[in-house]
Amino acid sequence: MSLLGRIRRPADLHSLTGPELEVLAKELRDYLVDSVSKTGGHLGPNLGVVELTLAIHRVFESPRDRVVFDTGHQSYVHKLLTGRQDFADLRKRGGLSGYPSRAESEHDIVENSHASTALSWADGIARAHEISGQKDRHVVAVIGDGALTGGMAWEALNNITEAQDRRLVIVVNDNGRSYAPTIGGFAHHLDALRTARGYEKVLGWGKRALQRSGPPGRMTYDALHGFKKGVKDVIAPQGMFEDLGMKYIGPVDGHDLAAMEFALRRAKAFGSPVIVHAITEKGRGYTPAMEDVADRFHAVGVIHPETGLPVAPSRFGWTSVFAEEIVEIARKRSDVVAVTAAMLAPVGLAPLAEELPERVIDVGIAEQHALTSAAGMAFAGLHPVVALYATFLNRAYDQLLMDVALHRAGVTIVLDRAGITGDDGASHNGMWDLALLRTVPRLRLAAPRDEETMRTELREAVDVDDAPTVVRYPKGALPEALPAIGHEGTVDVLARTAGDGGARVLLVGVGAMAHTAVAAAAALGAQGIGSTVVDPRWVLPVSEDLLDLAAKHDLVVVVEDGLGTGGIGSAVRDALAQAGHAVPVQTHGLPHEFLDHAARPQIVEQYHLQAQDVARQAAGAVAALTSDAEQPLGQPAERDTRP
Ligand SMILES: Cc1ncc(C[n+]2csc(CCOP(=O)(O)OP(=O)(O)O)c2C)c(N)n1
Ligand SMILES: CC(=O)[C@@H](O)[C@H](O)COP(=O)(O)O
Ligand SMILES: [Mg+2]
Repeated sequence: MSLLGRIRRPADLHSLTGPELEVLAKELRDYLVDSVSKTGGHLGPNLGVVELTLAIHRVFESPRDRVVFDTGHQSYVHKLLTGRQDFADLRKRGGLSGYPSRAESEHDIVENSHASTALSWADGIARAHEISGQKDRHVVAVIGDGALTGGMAWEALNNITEAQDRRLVIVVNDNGRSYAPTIGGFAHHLDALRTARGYEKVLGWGKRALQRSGPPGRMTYDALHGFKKGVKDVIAPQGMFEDLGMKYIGPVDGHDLAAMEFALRRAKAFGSPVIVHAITEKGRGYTPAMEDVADRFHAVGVIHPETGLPVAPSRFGWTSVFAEEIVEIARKRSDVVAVTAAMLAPVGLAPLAEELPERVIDVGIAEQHALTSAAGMAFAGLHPVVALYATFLNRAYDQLLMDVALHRAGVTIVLDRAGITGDDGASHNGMWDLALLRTVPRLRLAAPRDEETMRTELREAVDVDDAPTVVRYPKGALPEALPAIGHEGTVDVLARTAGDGGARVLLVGVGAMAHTAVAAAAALGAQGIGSTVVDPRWVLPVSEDLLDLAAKHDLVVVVEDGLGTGGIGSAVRDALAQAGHAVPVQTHGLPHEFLDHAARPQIVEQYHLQAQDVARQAAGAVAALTSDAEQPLGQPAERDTRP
């Protein structure tokens, strides 16, 4: 049996010798490459934390001691060491989550994959231990250099540095990269520390020399302290953390298991907050990852393990269209700049950065800063295009509301991965943006349904200079083109199906759900129910053209890949009521639940967002209307003139 096969819980690690641990580290890497190449996942980050995670679980006693991972995409090794060794269905329904999951294990704590939260979690848990007198329990937070560029991390550090009795060890997993090399002053300071590898060696030599000089005493202590200060000032300027009042151990070779264990045992013995600065390599031990200049195999699809090459072509068609169109736009508009929050390639800004590097700004994992600095850029005459994953906009809602919208700033926000992302789990679905953005005054939101509308709406968005504009689209492959067959003002008409003269349904497809709406119309037509299918394109605010069209129908059905209540369907309902129209609105969207990780089609089916489900429910509503109708349906509803 392999050594990995013998590990059922962290305590099983204690019996292993140094050489056995090296063998285990190799087995872990081999398992990760073999398994994640079949399923896809965060291969690079996990290859970089093998020794670090082994050391944590040898020094600390999870789950009595708490281990918190920032973002959590690098927790596969932790899972393998805590009783979960079947990754065959990683990120698939019924399989392991790609992030920590309390349902899977008592060793898992933070399920939220939004970066920079771990130190706050850890501070909270450690405070609770402190307040409740559990002084022998430790909390370990693993945070990447990228996540350290997020503001929350510094809010937490500000609360941690003054603590004396808080048993909190912060392991900075410093591989110098988010996806791309990490940007900013803190990253450069970590660089300075990182290059001071000699610091520990020189310090170790000094200690041994002084200890040889005679019995430890005051002189020895003073001499050692003076020597250490000299070494630090010369070799390892550690101001940032020490100026914060944080004890700091490092830089430590994060792939040297003995050194990591030694550092962690020292940190554990401190009994107060301390930083262990581990230097690691993302993708360590797997040549294709190490040679991946873009992002060291940060998040891969299914790949050939021997070469690392993708088995299937690129998975991100919508992103590719944005990548092309933003370059075209920037070539014509010198005021347009693009902003990314440490996700240059994933959001599609690499081609623009290649051609016009001075027009692309990477702010680190700092969406709040991205939005407010964009308001500043707009104020000073630029038109910023902030490209994010939809779910990460949640974090910058206040900045969008009070810095961008309140000041009528011409900022365009491009939301990729809107709707259901699926395999990345609950905190990655881009399902809150439509409901959230309804609340932002003056904001205009477009949801393209195909490549042509995407290009058009992007260009329209950057032409608005007195309000925030948003263009949002899903993860994955582009759908077929869906040309309009006509227009009702600004509203694209996609299909009209005759019925038997009874109720007429207006089907509104939001963005990519327009394809579902067209298919649902065909299913309704087969039942003799006539309908008109439209794509409003700019779905917020609800347009007069859409309201006028709705008023001529007996039922409005809105299909959207966002929250089913509070989203576009609700906006249409409220606008119709405000305009005095009594047309009922049926909304098809996502539930107010956190969706488990699963493939996108499985979630679409589970929440009845398929065409036949939409048609079935719409037909039901028509039947109910018909049976209740006092006048034959299909006549335009009288405008309700009640005051
Ligand atoms: C708020 C937020 N923004 C963006 C992301 C996307 N994201 C996931 S991991 C990652 C890079 C993290 O870098 P680091 O913390 O250094 O961890 P590493 O991958 O290097 O181990 C980013 C930007 C996220 N998860 N959360
Ligand atoms: C952990 C994280 O937030 C990202 O790595 C995300 O998992 C990438 O998602 P895509 O694979 O959809 O780009
Ligand atoms: Mg990193």
